Amino acid sequence: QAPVLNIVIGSHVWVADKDLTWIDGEVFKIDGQNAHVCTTKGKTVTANVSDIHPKDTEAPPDGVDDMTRLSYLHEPGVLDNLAVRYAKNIIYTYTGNILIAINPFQRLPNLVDVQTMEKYKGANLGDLDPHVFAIADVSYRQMMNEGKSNSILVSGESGAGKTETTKLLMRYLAFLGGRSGTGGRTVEQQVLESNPVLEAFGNAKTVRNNNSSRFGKFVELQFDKSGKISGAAIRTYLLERSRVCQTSSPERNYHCFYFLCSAPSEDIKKYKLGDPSSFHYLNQSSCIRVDGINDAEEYLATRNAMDMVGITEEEQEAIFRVVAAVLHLGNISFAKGTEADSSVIKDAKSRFHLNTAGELLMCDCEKLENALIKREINTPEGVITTTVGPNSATVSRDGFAKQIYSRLFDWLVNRINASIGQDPSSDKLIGVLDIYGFESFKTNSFEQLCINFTNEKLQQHFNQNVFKMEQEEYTREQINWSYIEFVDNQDVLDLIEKVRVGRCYMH
Ligand SMILES: Nc1ncnc2c1ncn2[C@@H]1O[C@H](COP(=O)(O)OP(=O)(O)OP(=O)(O)O)[C@@H](O)[C@H]1O
Repeated sequence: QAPVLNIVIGSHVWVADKDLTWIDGEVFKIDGQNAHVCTTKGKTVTANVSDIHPKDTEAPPDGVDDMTRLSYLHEPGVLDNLAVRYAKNIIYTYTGNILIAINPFQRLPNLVDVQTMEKYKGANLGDLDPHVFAIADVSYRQMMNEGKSNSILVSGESGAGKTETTKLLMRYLAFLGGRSGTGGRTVEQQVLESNPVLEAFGNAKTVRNNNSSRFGKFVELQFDKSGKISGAAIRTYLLERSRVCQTSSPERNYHCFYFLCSAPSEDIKKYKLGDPSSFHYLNQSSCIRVDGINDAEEYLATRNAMDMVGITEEEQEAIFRVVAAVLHLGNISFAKGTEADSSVIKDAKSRFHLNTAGELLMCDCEKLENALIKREINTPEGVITTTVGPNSATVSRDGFAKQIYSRLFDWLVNRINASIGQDPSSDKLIGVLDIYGFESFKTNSFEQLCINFTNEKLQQHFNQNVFKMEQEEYTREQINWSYIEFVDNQDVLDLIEKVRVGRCYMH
């Protein structure tokens, strides 16, 4: 616990600042509860003594590589330490055995090359500079020495660098447990090569990140007795389905739609595609192209990555037929029918898209039309078919598009897993969890509730392991220690987990 310090005239302190978050300065006057601070930027600020924090004037100029070594472990101290290091391109810092990684937004020289991997192999945590490889190394060594499976959790807000960090972890684990010289593609190669496929179908440009993963991912690497990777499984969670039908500027839909619209002309002809701006599911946002993403090249790269993970040419054709069908579905509009609460396909253009979607999905176009403009209701007396108005037909269309897209995504993940192969005899594994961070928008949907609840569960797991269990051990062993205050979020979990769900019947 940080010692409670007396703030006196001459104290060096941190005070809140609306632009810089925290600014440092020196107290020159105190009246009652108010401290007057002259900041290093030359401003004079007055703040309540309880809102200002002491600054360590003897902190090393390069910061400390483990936050537990800070004299004052408060927010401005932590942020300043990270900022000082970041300014010197040092992006990794420990807090005990947790690694904090800051997104460098550039490839830093020698940070992740093979020589660096060699350096971290077998080194004790803390002997070398903080690094994501050190974390992977510890989990691997522990697994080998104690026979215990391990999981590495990568969390942070959107754009923080989780996916890139996950890829580095996988690369390092592949380096430690890879099989050199085996014929064909190894498990670890296939896992790494599955990334571009998953990213094409599950990533999109968002406000915060041009390549934002819109799904959670748990990669499980299975190891044999000698510590070599013998199998792997990728599990994905909660693909953001709403994005398939709804996007707003400056975001985009899933990458694969734009990639396919930039495919070579024979594919464009085959799938009856055109410019992305001619499709409703893409043109709700004015953002069609993204700096740094060449959709035509990415289409070919995705096809290539699919070859690598063993997805056959025929399967690839079927995958892109579904992608194109989703775009055509989105262009079907409905008009009011002659009877009340009924609808018809609006015009010839919509009919063309309906027929094309039907052809691509290899289904009967009339049945597809009926599925959109009619509704079947199961009653005790049997099935009743009614017509629906244009608004309901549009909802059905979007629901159908979302459903087939998310099923396509799940199918892809299963297909990749089948191709990589599992090792049923493996009893040791390392899992890497790359999960959505906490999200809070102006309007929050059920998806955000699930994401935030998951984050609360993970926080509780962290609290359990870092605070509760440690402190219980100190008490058990009668070690003299001072209690560390932490915010226990158990109440939040109880609120959701223990709530009695009432049933609601619709009549
Ligand atoms: N270690 C790194 N080195 C270089 N660039 C990086 C690194 N980490 C992240 N970046 C850059 O930042 C971008 C965003 O990172 P990333 O996609 O990993 O974020 P994320 O936390 O997974 O975001 P989201 O939750 O939106 O998926 C990357 O596309 C890359 O340009």
